Amino acid sequence: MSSTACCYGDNDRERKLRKVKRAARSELSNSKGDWYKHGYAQSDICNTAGIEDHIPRIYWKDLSREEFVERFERPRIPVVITGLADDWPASKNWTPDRLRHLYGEHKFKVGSDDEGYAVRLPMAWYFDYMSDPLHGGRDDSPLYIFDGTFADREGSKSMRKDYEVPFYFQEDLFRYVGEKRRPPYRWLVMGPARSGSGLHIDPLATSAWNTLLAGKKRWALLPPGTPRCHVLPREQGVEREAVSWFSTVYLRAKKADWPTAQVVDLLQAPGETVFIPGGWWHAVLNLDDTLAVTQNYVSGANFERVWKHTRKGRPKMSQRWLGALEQERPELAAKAHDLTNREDLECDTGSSSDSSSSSSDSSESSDSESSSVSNTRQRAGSDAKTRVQACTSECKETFKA
Ligand SMILES: O=C(O)CCC(=O)C(=O)O
Ligand SMILES: [Fe+2]
Repeated sequence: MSSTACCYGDNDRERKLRKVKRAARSELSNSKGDWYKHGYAQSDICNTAGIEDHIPRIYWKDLSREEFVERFERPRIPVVITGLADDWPASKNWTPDRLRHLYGEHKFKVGSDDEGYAVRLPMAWYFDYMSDPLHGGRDDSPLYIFDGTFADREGSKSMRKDYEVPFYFQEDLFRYVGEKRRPPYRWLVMGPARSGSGLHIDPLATSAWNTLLAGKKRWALLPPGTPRCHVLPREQGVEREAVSWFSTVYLRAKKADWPTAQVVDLLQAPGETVFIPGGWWHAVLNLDDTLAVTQNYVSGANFERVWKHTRKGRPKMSQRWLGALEQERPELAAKAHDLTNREDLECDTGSSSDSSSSSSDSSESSDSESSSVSNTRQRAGSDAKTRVQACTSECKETFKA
């Protein structure tokens, strides 16, 4: 995705861009050069030689919804589905020139400031930023459009008509919460080489699909239950930015003495849809100029886990959800009541028989401390305004690089 030539010769624009960069990454703006001090742009971080991708590829016509649920969704196995976007208008129309033409003036979110407010850039400026050798072309971890309101905002909501939610993922049980109150669930994601998403688990134990329309993405996946302190150690030099994670923790995870589950590598090509089951850790590094849409969802297959996490992490919303489910999906409401009763009973008796929920609370998820899906997403995304959770006591080992 190259963009038309530009330079930030315009002083006013350059000043505004710097201000946006400072706001989105205050930790990088102490001194000149902080944005490129690691020199990742000159490194081989985006070279994928030697990376082996063993994730199965399945063409959508060869995989019914029932098969998807039984083979991948219920057992929580990641998979790549091909061909789903073949007929999307987005596959044809979302070229840099057209996007610039249609949405160039509209501002998209590129991060959050220290108060949690969205930081935005007009898409035309962002295109220029991406290819500017003194900005996106040089920054270690460039700004990343990660916009969770593109489908709601006047200037960009027509984009929603250009793609379809693939039939595997249409159940979408959070819709019963109501469009205004449900957690954010769909994002337009666009960024150059070295931008990406630091390692995270998607909020509230939701699962996700991510369809790449342009460019290549490199993914690292770690299964549910992998201890947080192994994969996100609190150490100097290990930042939450994707590029930093791949240059530090990922390399350790490939060594023989790595104490926990193996990293699963995945190289996503345009037109491919990645399915990330709830509870899986994942980090994503863009290898060149990329454009993707991603949505998180709740279905019959992950309902129980999501209910447990939502009840703890978003108690008020969970009650609203339950009320709607009682009307619309009484069988799920009954399940939710049953889970709640069982958990309450476990608390009363001090029992901890549910290993999946206890492991998810200590190592899989940060939902119980997060105020919203969007916050977790923001933490997950390019902005490094992260609160890193303390290690649990059983896992205080330290690792040497
Ligand atoms: O494409 C990406 O950067 C990954 C997005 C992702 O993991 C997320 O939205 O949770
Ligand atoms: Fe994610």
